[in-house]
Amino acid sequence: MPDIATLFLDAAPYRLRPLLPEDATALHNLVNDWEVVRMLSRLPFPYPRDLADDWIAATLAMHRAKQGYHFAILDNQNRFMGCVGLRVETLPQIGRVGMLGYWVGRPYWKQGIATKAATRLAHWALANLDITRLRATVAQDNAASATVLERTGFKAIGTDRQMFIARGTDHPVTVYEMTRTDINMPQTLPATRKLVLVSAAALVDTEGRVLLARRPEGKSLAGLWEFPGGKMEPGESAEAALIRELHEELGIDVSRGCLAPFTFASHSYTTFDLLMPLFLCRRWSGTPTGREGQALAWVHVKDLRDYPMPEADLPFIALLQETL
Ligand SMILES: Nc1nc2c([nH]c(=O)n2[C@@H]2O[C@H](COP(=O)(O)OP(=O)(O)OP(=O)(O)O)[C@@H](O)[C@H]2O)c(=O)[nH]1
Ligand SMILES: [Mg+2]
Repeated sequence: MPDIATLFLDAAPYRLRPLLPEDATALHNLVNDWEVVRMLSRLPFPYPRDLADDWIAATLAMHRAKQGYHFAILDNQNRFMGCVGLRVETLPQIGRVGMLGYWVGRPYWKQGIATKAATRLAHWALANLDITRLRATVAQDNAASATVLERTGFKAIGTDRQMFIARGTDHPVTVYEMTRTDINMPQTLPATRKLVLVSAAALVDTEGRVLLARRPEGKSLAGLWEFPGGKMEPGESAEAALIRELHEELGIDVSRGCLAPFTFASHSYTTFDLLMPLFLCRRWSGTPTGREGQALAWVHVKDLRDYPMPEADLPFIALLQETL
């Protein structure tokens, strides 16, 4: 995970960067607006100038403690337009959840800025943080914000009531959630359904641990843990594809004789059918490293369920636990 102080997220044509003390004046000018504050549950109105400094200091402390990630939304001239952020909370039964929130100053409304910023933060958080899902709540008289969440990939899961400090009363809200399977990647969706052939390996070390790789941001199912491998090219055998992928993704060399067929996955995703042989491999040369920026983990088979995986991989877990 990159150091928070240098964490800039590109949300072209906008940019997200951690809040800085010098943002306080611009932040205060935009947020001290009844039309903005009345939609934010935790903010008072009027919004005192000192609170802007306190809030920015609090976000920096949350960043350092890995409890929250709050960003300024900037335009291409570094003009401050609003904020987007999340707090990590642990909920009973559900586990660690990123609670997402955002606001945009009134001069910047109706330009799709909140959607771009929320989408970028949501994709980054699901790909990089140890959370099971994102959650957000929207006042039921805030249709614009509901549209932002729906465009980002959130789904409404229920209703609740929440205290809105500026309104001095509680108010009905819609609760939304987004998981890793809700990440919209419209530009990569095929027009027609197709069969995708993928070859993957369970690399097993001398202690019987298996190597998992975390799908990086920008790929489908980003943030889920998978077995290294990739798509077979036309005319390529499963073994040849896997040897190539293990070299490209992990920088290791494997010979054909070290790939033992283990099992396969056959799974229907919404837009394609996946057929994926899984090989066991105990010998390779080189040290596996995430050459595409992906995180790696050597995992004892008894702990495999602690790592969220693509649906297609779930049947592998019990088989590996019986075998290794
Ligand atoms: N490598 C791998 N892919 C998996 C697993 N489980 C699973 O559903 N898949 C799916 O299989 C497809 C293979 O994707 P990939 O992104 O690894 O393919 P690739 O390495 O060739 O990458 P690229 O197409 O981005 O260049 C993806 O749709 C992925 O979601 C798994 O355990 N390992
Ligand atoms: Mg791959």
